[in-house]
Amino acid sequence: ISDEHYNVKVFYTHAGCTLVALNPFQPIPDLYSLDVMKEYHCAPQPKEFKPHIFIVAEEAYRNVRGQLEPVNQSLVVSGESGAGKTWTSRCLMKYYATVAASSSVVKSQNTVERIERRVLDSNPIMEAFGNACTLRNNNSSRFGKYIQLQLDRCQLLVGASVQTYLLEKTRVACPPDNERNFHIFYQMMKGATDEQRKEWKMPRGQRFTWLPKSEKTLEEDCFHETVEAMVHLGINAERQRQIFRILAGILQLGNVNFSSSADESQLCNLDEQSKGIGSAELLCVPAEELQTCLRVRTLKAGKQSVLKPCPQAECSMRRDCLAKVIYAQLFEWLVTFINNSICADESMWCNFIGVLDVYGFECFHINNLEQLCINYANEKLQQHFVAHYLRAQQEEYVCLDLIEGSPVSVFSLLNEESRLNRVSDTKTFRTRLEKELCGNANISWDKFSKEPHFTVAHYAGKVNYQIQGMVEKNKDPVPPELISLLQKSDNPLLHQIFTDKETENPTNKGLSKVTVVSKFKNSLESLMRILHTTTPHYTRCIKPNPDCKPLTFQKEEVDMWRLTATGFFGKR
Ligand SMILES: Nc1ncnc2c1ncn2[C@@H]1O[C@H](COP(=O)(O)OP(=O)(O)OP(=O)(O)O)[C@@H](O)[C@H]1O
Repeated sequence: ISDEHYNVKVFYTHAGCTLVALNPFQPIPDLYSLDVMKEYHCAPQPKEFKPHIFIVAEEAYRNVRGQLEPVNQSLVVSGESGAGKTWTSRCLMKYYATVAASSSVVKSQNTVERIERRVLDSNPIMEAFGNACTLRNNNSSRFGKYIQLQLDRCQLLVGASVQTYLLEKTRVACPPDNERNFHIFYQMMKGATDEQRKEWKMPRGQRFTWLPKSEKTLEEDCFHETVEAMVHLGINAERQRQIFRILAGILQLGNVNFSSSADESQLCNLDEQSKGIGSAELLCVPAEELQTCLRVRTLKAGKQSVLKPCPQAECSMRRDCLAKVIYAQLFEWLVTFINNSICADESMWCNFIGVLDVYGFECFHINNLEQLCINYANEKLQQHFVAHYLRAQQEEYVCLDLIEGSPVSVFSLLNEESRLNRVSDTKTFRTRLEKELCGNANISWDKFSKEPHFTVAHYAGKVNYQIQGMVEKNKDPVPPELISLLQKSDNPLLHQIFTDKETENPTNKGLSKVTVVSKFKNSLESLMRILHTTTPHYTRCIKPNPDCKPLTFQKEEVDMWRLTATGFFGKR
């Protein structure tokens, strides 16, 4: 496909009940200015104006009070990676923070903050910790999010709450080739003061295995903006210090390598000069215990425990697992903190407008559990869309039934396999899937393929899912020794996030016993329950060229744009 320059000056169009947004990949002067917001907000009939995201925003806003009974609204923003979902969500939040600004103020560290400011300040923090530069987008969200903007009786914004989905935590320890780790690490590397560098064991020029492409500078690498937002949200200096020490500890952990010892019954050798001591210091855990945890497995046999040295590959896996579990829990803590800081008291608000920014449908060369979950979420939303807008008979959703149904589905079989206390055999599992699910027309197998996989016919196309590693990913096991170690940390935050986890769940399901798909299915179901009680508005973002070039529109995309502009909305 050749690149062609099209002179596109219109970036929004209506396609039936959906607003389609074309990403210009360049700031367009005056497209989102305060004056433009006010114009749409004050217009007697905003719909008569040029198509714009503010029409959707204003319509939802007016809809809340439109009927006899107020109705909550949701704005569903979809599209592939880099299409502009995060941008659009931010735009919607800014719109309400402007047109629905209340006079409520909250106290934060001796300063008085307006609530809208706080709500907007949650964005840079979540993006610093949850976004990364990928091949498809320099600022790609590696999690899904649903933000509820809370309105009082006078329809003023008085608070908000955030729910996140499926953070891609593997990136912390295994950033994909030619991509980066989460922004926050680079922000620290670039923005630290000399004193901080010393404290974080991060001298200039230091190389970290887990920080590829650190020579590249992005506009997202803005450390002081993140810190400023933290201050506004009430994360005090001491807490910040604890957070950054944890992150620095993770980076040090990435530089720890293992080599096999000659005798298998002996511990693997620690390669790195500091032998993980730097990491232990920063995570405030005893160095020796860290070294043991990474290299020794405790096997329980009745009341007795047997210690077994781990082979090299397992040591590395344990190291990665430690980093992932710390990062994921830290992210969760941050989201809870943000919620406590921006959520209004229940008595203060009566309606909400929800903004849903979910990852679009994914189909890569190799797809695994992550893509299965993402595409499952897209199937759910598609079902919601069809049911709501096309008022179609609730046609049977064979594909959803295949993925999540009962008694047998891909998820149920995955869960069953994950609960068995043994290493899953890929070929056996594939045979089991085939035997149990062969009656469903939406699943197929390529008998001649070397890699065991299954193919699902989704509404948006067929996707091959690799079976290798899927069960392990679903189990997402965390060795209990690692959790015990972290509970001993003298870093109050690290200690807290791992101690709360274990005590809050008396059935002792702990961190590892709920499978990934069960957890995701539950959170998605509660999201769908909320969506069903609201009036939805769909916005579809389009990425007009794969290289994120400003104002460059490939023929194929422009044709699609023209088609949508004339009212056709296909299945893309
Ligand atoms: N309306 C717009 N005007 C100017 N630039 C935009 C607009 N929408 C998006 N962009 C640019 O495109 C980039 C990608 O957009 P964004 O990060 O919102 O994509 P996304 O759909 O959220 O992707 P991902 O799924 O990877 O998170 C942004 O960083 C921004 O530079």
